[in-house]
Amino acid sequence: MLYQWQFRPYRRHFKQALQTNHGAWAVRDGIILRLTDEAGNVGWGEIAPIPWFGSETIEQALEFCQQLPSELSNDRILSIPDRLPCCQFAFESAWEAIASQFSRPTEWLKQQNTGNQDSSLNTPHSRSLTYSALLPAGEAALHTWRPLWEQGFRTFKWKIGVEAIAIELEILHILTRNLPTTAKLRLDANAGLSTDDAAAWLQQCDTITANPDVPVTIEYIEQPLAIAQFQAMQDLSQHYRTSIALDESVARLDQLKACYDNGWRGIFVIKPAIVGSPFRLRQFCQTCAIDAVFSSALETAIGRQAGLRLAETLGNPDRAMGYGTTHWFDDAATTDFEQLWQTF
Ligand SMILES: O=C(O)CCC(=O)c1ccccc1C(=O)O
Ligand SMILES: [Mg+2]
Repeated sequence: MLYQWQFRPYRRHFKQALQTNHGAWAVRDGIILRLTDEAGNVGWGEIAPIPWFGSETIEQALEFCQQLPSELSNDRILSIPDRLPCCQFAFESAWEAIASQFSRPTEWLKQQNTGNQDSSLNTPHSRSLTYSALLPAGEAALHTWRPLWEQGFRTFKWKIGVEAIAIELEILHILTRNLPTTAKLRLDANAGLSTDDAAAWLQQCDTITANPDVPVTIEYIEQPLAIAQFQAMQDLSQHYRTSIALDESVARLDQLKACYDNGWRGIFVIKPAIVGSPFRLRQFCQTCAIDAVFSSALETAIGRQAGLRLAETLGNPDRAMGYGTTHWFDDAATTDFEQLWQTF
């Protein structure tokens, strides 16, 4: 089988910049792929790099696209080098979308029908799955969660390590007392804490969890320390009751495997758009039963749909998916990809 393909680079501004420990991120640059087989079936893919997360850059991805022939074989699509994980994800997703035009609900999707979410937030395939809403960093979180709660979100993620720890701990105090009792809260440090500050955060979270007057659940702290501090994160995970999730540490599939081989049995955050080959990700997750939370790379609806397909089958169904990000930009949940393509 041979495929014709086209690509279009795009640039979109977020409604507001995403503040993380790395600073402000305001513009998403990516590339949309349109793959067509000999019968005229179309598959879509998206290259959505985040270089500060360990992926290739947009320039490297563009260079790769420009040197590819306009006709691609299966082999060509399945042999994209590991140094281009976002390209692997995009080409394989588009290829797979054609191969599985008539998609299949997964086992546990059939069993579950207990989502507590407004169904308009969900894709048809994931009616029962829940989403975690991404809150802005700092004080803005205090007035942002409520409209999201009203839309049906029950899990929230708040970026930490952006302002001074004393200020953020004070905001945490207010946030955990304001949130409804059935809410869950995730804290994401984006690898930006010192070991002392990470310990202080975990201690504070343990204290909140132990306080019966604050029934909010703190689900985990995401990537408290730098990637190089793997052992320190292992040690912290033994010393505190609050769970730790690895994110930056497991950005690419080789990193994910290495952390698993080195004994990590906590939570793994997987960003499909960054991780690389969906085929090999599936193989890994089906062999090693990991506690996986799938998460958005703030891609368009095209990468989002491909990511959600993996999340539905490979993610831990007891945890909300990190795809409650559609309020960060326009058009984030459209299903008319032809029309979206025309805008690029
Ligand atoms: O995981 C989520 O809930 C939302 C996505 C998210 O937080 C994110 C989005 C883009 C880049 C990095 C991150 C992150 O998890 O650190
Ligand atoms: Mg994260």
